[in-house]
Amino acid sequence: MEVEKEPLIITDKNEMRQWSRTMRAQGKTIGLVPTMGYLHEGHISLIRESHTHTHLTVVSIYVNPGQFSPSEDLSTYPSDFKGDIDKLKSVPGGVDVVFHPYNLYDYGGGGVEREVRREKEVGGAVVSCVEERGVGHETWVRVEKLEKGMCGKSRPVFFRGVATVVAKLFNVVEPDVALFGKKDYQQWRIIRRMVRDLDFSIEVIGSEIVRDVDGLAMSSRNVHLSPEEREKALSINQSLSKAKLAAEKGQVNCRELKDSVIQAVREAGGRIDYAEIVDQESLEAVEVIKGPVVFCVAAWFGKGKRREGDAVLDGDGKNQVRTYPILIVAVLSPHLKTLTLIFSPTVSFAHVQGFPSSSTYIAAPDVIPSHTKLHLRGNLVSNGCFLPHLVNVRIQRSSCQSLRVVRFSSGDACKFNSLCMVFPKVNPCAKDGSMRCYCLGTLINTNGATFSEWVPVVDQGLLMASIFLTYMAGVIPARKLLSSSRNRISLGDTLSGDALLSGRAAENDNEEAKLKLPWEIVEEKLMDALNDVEQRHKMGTGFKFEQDLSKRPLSLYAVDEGPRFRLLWASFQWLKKEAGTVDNVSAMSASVSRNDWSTVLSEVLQKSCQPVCVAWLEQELCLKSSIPDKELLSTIVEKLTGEATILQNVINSGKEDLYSELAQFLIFGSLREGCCYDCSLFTQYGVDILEDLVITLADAIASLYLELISVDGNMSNEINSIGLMMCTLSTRELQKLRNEVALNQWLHQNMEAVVSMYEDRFDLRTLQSQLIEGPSKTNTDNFSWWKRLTRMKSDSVASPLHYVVINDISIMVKRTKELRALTGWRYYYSLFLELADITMPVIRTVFKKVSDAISFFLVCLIGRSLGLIYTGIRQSLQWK
Ligand SMILES: Nc1ncnc2c1ncn2[C@@H]1O[C@H](COP(=O)(O)OP(=O)(O)OP(=O)(O)O)[C@@H](O)[C@H]1O
Ligand SMILES: CC(C)(CO)[C@@H](O)C(=O)[O-]
Ligand code: BAL
Repeated sequence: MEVEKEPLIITDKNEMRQWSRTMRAQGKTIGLVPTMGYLHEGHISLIRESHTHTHLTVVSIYVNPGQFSPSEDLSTYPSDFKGDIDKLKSVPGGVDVVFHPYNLYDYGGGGVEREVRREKEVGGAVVSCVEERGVGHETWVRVEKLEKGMCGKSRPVFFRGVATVVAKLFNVVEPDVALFGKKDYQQWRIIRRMVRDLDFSIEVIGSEIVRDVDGLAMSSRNVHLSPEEREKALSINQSLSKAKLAAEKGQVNCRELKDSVIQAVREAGGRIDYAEIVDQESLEAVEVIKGPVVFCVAAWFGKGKRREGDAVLDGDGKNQVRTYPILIVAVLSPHLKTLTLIFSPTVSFAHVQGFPSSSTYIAAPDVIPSHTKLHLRGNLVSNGCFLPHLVNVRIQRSSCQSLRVVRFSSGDACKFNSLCMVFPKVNPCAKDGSMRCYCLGTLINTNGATFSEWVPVVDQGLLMASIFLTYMAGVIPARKLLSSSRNRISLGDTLSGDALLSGRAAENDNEEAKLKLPWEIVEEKLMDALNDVEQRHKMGTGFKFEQDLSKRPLSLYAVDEGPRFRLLWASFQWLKKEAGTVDNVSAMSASVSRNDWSTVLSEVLQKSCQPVCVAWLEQELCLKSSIPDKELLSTIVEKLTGEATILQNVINSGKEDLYSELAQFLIFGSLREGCCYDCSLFTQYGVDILEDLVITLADAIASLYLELISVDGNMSNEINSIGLMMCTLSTRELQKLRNEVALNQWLHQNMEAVVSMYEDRFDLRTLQSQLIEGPSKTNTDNFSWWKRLTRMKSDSVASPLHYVVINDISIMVKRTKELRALTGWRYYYSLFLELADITMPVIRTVFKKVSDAISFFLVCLIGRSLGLIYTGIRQSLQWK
């Protein structure tokens, strides 16, 4: 069962912006769904759409006075904030923030009330409720051409207000993606144009109309409609459906199409505001349908109500209803050699998102270049028939002059008007071979329209050639082969030959095949890192890519770059090898190891300390002197007593389950029954979680090693004497780092980890690989690193290297289970968070009310004092 997610409610602009910036700094993307509240399924569909594009979703609820003129229905616009929050809580996947500002036009300066002159300016009345209230806001965004027609005619301030408030919301929320309903088609187009023209770096997505069962588009203002009015209003949708049918039969004359709708609406008792067939992009009225068009209708119905885009507006006394179903969508461009026909839904039939159950229309332009290739894409389900995802059709026309509206219905043979179009007939049962083109009428002859088997082959050939050429030009970096890097670094052997380890060869082909992707990706990254360190060492450049210490510190940072990656490597190899061992065990007793997998992981981690440490130190000793000092090695190993620390670190981080599920997933390729995480988590973030596990293990070992050399003076001397200096930090720096790590660990464990459980995320550490040009052999040591990097860029002969740093990321996962299992200090902190979340809105409201009251009191006081002073002066001067 889906757990309800409580959205965070933010009312303050700065707090909202701060939240977004914090999230973006953590690598999250944000989707914004602007609304005016009184939410319904149409809004929820936008939220669902947002989930498919971004990590986080912000819903703004704000009834914008800027888009209402004083004679419109601002005061009666429906609202139910509590009900909205309840609805949002039950949306699957939830909403992260509800941005609910009190007044977006309040700039804190105490705007002066002024008398508003309701004058008319060129283009209509320009007074909105914002000006009327005289709050001092005077900057407006206008999308000059698009806002003129249709709704813009009867609501002259509407689009100016919408564009402005949306621009404000974009600046406050700073989203990556914004979602709007195509129900308000003109609004959606206007926002897209504004985003393009003002260079907002935001993707604007239009979502299909969601309708009630009776076919009426959902709308907040529908609440104002009586059942009778609702019934009558359906005439718009019904008449549009008929117009659609007429177009389907070949009617391309817009006048006639419009007349039929106007007549039907009037007969139902409505008064037309406008009925326009407009170009999809420019929204300019068209007379003959030749390209993508939208049929927009607005009409007045009922008592005191007016509908717009299937929405009800109230309050201007016109007693009307209007609506905007959309008739025809097609994509055909005469300029292109290759035409892509995307079967978009004819929105008036789009009960659900996706394709309509009825036909799709294609309005073709007058002139299609000859030898045009059509790619027909999409899974169009129509009359029980299915169009395969890609059909290539080559049209060769001899005398084709004009193509008009065509019905695409793959079930029966296509029906055309006298002017025609090519259609492949698709038989769902036959996989291939049945694809044929039907050419009717005079424009295209059957011989000319042939389905070309060669097109995909030629495409593939061209693709291969272009890949080859790009490769030759060096645009695709040559990746070194795994085996060759292995030879260069030759670390695998060190581990596999070691008696302390499990005795199995670390590299088993079978295992590799099973554990392929995440293991290989991490392995390759580590090899790249080692290779890079080695190359830089050889070239004697001496510069390092230091970690950003402002991030969460790690003991690993105290260890030099080379040894650090070799320790990560040793940890990785150990885990990989152990995974292979467990796999074998599981083959014998799969059910046991599946159920007890978390115990298995604990054991693996617990016993990892010594072998990993040995493998690592041995490697380091080998690099210093050819024969490792076995005696020193065994002394070090004897003194390393931290098995429990590693496991404890994992438990404290709250990732025990995550790691064991990952291990289960990597080994068995599936999740345990009753696993609380989704499989997609591991397919998507498997590499990141594995890297986090490797880093956690290596970090714990680094901390044990540092403890050993800083606590045991003799050991430190002995290590130094053989030149095994893996930590070049001074004693003081080391102490500082260790304290910082310890403090941070405590804070993270008890505070941040609890917060991340609340916010349903895991904070992970991953290996971030970046490509750099290798430095040339010139003396670069005298330059600072950024100068060296610039030099490297200019020395183009160098080969590319990958440097790898440890990076912090967060991934979104439901963590209710861990949250419920909190104990001790972490439990109390979680209670505190819960309390804060409950009380903060109340405290904020009380605070605001009190401060409002104080300012009101002060204003009265000052006003009264001035009045008294004035009266005093008047009396003293003996004025009447
Ligand atoms: N039925 C719907 N299908 C798809 N999107 C919708 C639907 N209704 C509203 N939206 C979209 O939701 C967003 C917020 O709309 P809004 O809060 O104004 O609700 P509304 O139902 O359109 O109200 P109104 O009655 O004022 O038209 C807009 O982008 C709007 O286009
Ligand atoms: C986009 C919008 C939220 C701006 O106030 C409003 O016009 C709406 O809800 O469609
Ligand atoms: N969604 C339309 C908003 C308005 O009519 O004000």
